[in-house]
Amino acid sequence: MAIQQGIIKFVTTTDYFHLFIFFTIIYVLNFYYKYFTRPNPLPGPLPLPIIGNYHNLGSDVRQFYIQCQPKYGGISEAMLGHRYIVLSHPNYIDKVLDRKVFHAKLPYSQGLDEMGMYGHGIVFNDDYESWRSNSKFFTDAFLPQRYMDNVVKSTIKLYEELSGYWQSLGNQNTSNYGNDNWTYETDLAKWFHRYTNDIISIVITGERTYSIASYYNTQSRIKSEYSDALVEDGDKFVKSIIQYIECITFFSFFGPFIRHYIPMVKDKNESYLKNLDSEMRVDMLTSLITANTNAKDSNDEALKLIADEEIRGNILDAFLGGTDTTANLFCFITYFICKNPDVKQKMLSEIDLILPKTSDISNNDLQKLKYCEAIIKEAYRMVPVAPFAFRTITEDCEIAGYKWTRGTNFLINYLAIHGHPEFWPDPEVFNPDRFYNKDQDDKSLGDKFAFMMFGGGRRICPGRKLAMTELLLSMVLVFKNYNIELVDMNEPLKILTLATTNCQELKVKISPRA
Ligand code: HEM
Repeated sequence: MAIQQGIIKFVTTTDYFHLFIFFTIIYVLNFYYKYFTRPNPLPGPLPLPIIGNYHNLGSDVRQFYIQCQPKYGGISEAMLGHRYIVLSHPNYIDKVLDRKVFHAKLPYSQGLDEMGMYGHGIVFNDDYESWRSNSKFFTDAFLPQRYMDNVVKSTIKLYEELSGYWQSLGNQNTSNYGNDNWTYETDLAKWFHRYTNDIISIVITGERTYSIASYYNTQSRIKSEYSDALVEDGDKFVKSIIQYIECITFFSFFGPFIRHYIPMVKDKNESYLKNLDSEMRVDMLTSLITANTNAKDSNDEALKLIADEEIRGNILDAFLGGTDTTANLFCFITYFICKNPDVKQKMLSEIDLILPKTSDISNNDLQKLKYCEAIIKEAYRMVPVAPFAFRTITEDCEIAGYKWTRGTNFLINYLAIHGHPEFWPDPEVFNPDRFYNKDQDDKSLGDKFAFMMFGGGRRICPGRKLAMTELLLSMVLVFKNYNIELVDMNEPLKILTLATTNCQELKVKISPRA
């Protein structure tokens, strides 16, 4: 003890500084030694110690990934907490999306564990047995045909409510008072996030979040017919879901060292944790779970076997997977329709032909709207709401001519794949005809992996049928009844790409269609 204290006495501040420099040099040399001797070196930006390639993502993550293909080719790499092999060519993704193999989504993430998301539900659950039992919850709820008829009925009811709010707000605008030809200027993204949230809630729990009504109350002098107690939390809940997604990106990609010690990141980390403890944990999710658990108590054996923690994980996954994606895509569809009057005309003609009246719409009718479907796909190709997917392979594989050992991390770069000029002539042009009356095997559609709206393999989106039904039905109801125009035709889309691509605002003018 005395010897140790003696040594500490003799060590000066300069010595500590030299020691710090010494260990930093060792760390940097070791970092670059490992980097330059890595297996299968690929092109990609040079990583920096500690921060890897995060600085290359800059403020525009979307541009970074779009540029990966022209700059580095179909297979490249980036250091984002871990080494990721970036696949930007359709021919390289079949093995990572192989239906026969259950690949993990991400390497273990302490951040997601801190958030309480790792290993629960299905999105961040890489334990096969637990994922399989939880994914049954989704396949049972969202895939059978009979549920789709229920989705159609619920969506029509919610649309009618939404439409009533628009009319009320249009009429409250003094210049339109009492006039049927009202015009209402609003942010469509706000309405659609609330609308899809209410739909998901009613489909999975049978209960409503009343988030459309809640948003209406924030915009209107007249209040909705629902009691304050019912609508109070709806808008807050949608905001918290949007923030949750931001939070997931942050916690899954920044390692504990960066989150806890790098000044700017540390502040963000603390503010997210504070929000997770307060506003994000609104009682809404808990009451939906309670209602859902009680409803299933009596006779659903499969659900009885799922622990409450897993039910919470599944319901949260459904909200996270189904609120933002569908709402954002509807905004992108609206944007492209407004920018392309010929497409709008062709769409309206199809809707008027197949569904002359909007009463008694069935899911079968919706499936006949092939041009509307082509618009959805083309809008998604232009702006993929899920811009990339991740896989950590659970067995050795050969991909793009290289041998990879299990545990290697891959990033499927849909942003580059959906705009790959080899597969998509004039990729920057919005042209729904690319998808119109073409079946999946049509050669002109390029490789089957060149367009992946709902991902693929075992972890394909379980909400795909629900999403397509919601989108087709919303297109019919909104565009058949309303003229929607962009407030500023020259303004580019306001988007932010994190884990998903979010429509931050879409200012439109809404007026009844004569
Ligand atoms: C237009 C709407 C939608 C799009 C574009 C979309 C897209 C996707 C994609 C690409 C994946 C695969 C991600 C991967 O490979 O890792 C996925 C997974 C998932 N989606 Fe969707 N989705 C949509 C709507 C929905 C809806 C409505 C739900 C509601 C239940 C949902 C729930 C999920 C879940 C839970 C997963 C995780 C599956 C797993 O990891 O096993 N999605 N989605």
